[in-house]
Amino acid sequence: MILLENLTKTFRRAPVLNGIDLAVGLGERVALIGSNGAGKTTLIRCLLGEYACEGRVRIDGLDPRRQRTAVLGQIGFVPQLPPPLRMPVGPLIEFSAALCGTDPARIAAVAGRLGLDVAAIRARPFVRLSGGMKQKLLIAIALGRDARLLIMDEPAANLDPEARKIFFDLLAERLADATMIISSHRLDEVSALVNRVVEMDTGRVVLDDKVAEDVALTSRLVCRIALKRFEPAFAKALDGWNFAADAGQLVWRGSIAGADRLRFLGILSRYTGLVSDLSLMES
Ligand SMILES: Nc1ncnc2c1ncn2[C@@H]1O[C@H](COP(=O)(O)OP(=O)(O)OP(=O)(O)O)[C@@H](O)[C@H]1O
Repeated sequence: MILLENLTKTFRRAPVLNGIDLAVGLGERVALIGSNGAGKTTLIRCLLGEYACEGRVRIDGLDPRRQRTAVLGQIGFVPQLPPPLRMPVGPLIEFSAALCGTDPARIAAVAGRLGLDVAAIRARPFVRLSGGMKQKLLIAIALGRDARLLIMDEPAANLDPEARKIFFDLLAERLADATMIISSHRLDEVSALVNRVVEMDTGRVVLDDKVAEDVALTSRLVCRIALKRFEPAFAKALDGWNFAADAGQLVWRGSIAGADRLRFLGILSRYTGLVSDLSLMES
């Protein structure tokens, strides 16, 4: 579906993307992670045809620079920073709906699930909304339509925890019919949703891993961890996961949701040197 070959982008002679090769197939859900300035947003802008770049970019065989309308017609996009639009919310929803052939009511319904009552703010200019309200509306515009490709650049950054949870529920409803690219600083935030992790660093892909989907997101995993010695920081870290320890606090037992496994292993990775035995099995 997405094909990047030797994608290279330079800003004033400074290379920002250094020859990226990447193929993303139908049904893949990619977490695009990396530190500030790694090149995630630039890569996304190249995918959307906003930047001229060297190398090859194809979406379903189409060139996003030359066939922009056709390419954008397939993409639901949530930008990292909201555009400074003066248009009031009501007309903005109608305009966006007409542009991508959807019903404005679908957009309003998604906004409503995120806790944004669009009827109450119809006349307010988009630019005057709060950061979180703008983000919710942009998400509603991207998800309130049939898009085979969802590209989201730090989509949850401005959302409160409740809206963040609903947002991930909304994405989970699209797992069967959409290819997704979600950029984030934090893998744990998107780990439950993705089946592939691509990490960027200084304009290069430094890690490209599949996430095994053998574990159902709704399952529970029974976990036993044996430690070489007692460590209070480890005990504190496991406290929030409702794990219980034996008398010497060297063997810990508990269970975690399948959807949380990457987040859990991420926490455990900080204590790798302490762990003498680990088992994680579906119950
Ligand atoms: N329009 C631009 N002109 C000049 N340099 C730019 C431009 N856009 C991005 N850059 C530079 O390109 C590099 C990559 O930026 P980019 O925004 O793609 O990174 P990112 O991985 O999305 O970072 P963040 O997580 O902070 O959003 C940075 O060094 C940035 O300063």
